[in-house]
Amino acid sequence: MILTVTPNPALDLTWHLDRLTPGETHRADAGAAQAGGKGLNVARVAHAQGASVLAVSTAGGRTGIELAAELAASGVPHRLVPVAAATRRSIALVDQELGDTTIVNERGVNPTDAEWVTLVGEVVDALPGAQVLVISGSLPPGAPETLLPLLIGTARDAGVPVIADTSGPALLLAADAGASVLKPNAAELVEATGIADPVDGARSLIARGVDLVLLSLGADGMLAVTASDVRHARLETPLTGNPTGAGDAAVAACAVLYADGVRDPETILRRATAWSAAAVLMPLAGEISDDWEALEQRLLVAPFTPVFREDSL
Ligand SMILES: O=P(O)(O)OC[C@H]1O[C@](O)(CO)[C@@H](O)[C@H]1O
Repeated sequence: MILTVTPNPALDLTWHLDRLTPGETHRADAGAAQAGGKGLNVARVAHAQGASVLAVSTAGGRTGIELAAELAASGVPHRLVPVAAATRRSIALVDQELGDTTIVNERGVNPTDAEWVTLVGEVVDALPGAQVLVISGSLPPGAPETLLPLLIGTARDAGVPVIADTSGPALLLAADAGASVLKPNAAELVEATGIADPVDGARSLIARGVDLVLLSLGADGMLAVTASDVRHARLETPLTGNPTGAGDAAVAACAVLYADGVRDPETILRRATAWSAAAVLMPLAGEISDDWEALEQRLLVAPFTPVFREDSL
């Protein structure tokens, strides 16, 4: 079973617009409201591909009620810890003409210490049935610094490898606590490590004990950085669509392979890049297109040559 934790879930609100023009009024068809936050999207994608999953998160306030109802309807197995503070919202405005998405993520409100303890307890209860633990998404401001090390350390003590997709100082905390795989994008890596070259930044995480860094480069695909190799996977012609949740699909691919015992970096890189691209073709985060196998066949995979486009940073 793939166990996912989403410390800062969101009610994802998505509108598709013909064209987004800042400062103007837009008319749109009804938007979608979906249970989101990175770990919930990971669980959603893995579940849709037939993997056994359990998604652990929190829910509070009216937004939390809506999130819980939608998650129940989705059929994704989950446990939600009730919290007093209202679940945050994330807003995605998809510009269909440009194939571009504008996102506003509320920061979220920190649960109480007692609520965090309950969340950790849910994870600890579920760990014996897990092959991999995925910790995904931001932490709300003020979240205890001990949270990630505690979750990662407990999983490792139970023999369960950890995949973490987070940002800011939490990325370094996750590396130091013993995460096996990290999936930052280039900007997150540069910000967290203070190292201007993302590949050197990824290598610095490997030096802290991480086995594999999956470095997402947007339209330029993805890198797999290990202690001995840097490999690049990309499509010759990048796809346009809704990139929200593309990184979550990459993490889902990695989690599914990890749960099956696969550790080969190139196999993981190929599947993660293909699922990520397949997510761009879908209208909402947490979904991938059925075409992912064809996309995987089309990938160009080679040792990395360092030519970054400015917009991938
Ligand atoms: O936790 P954050 O980094 O703020 O990201 C949350 C957002 O990311 C997504 O998971 C998409 O990657 C959305 O569902 C949205 O809620």
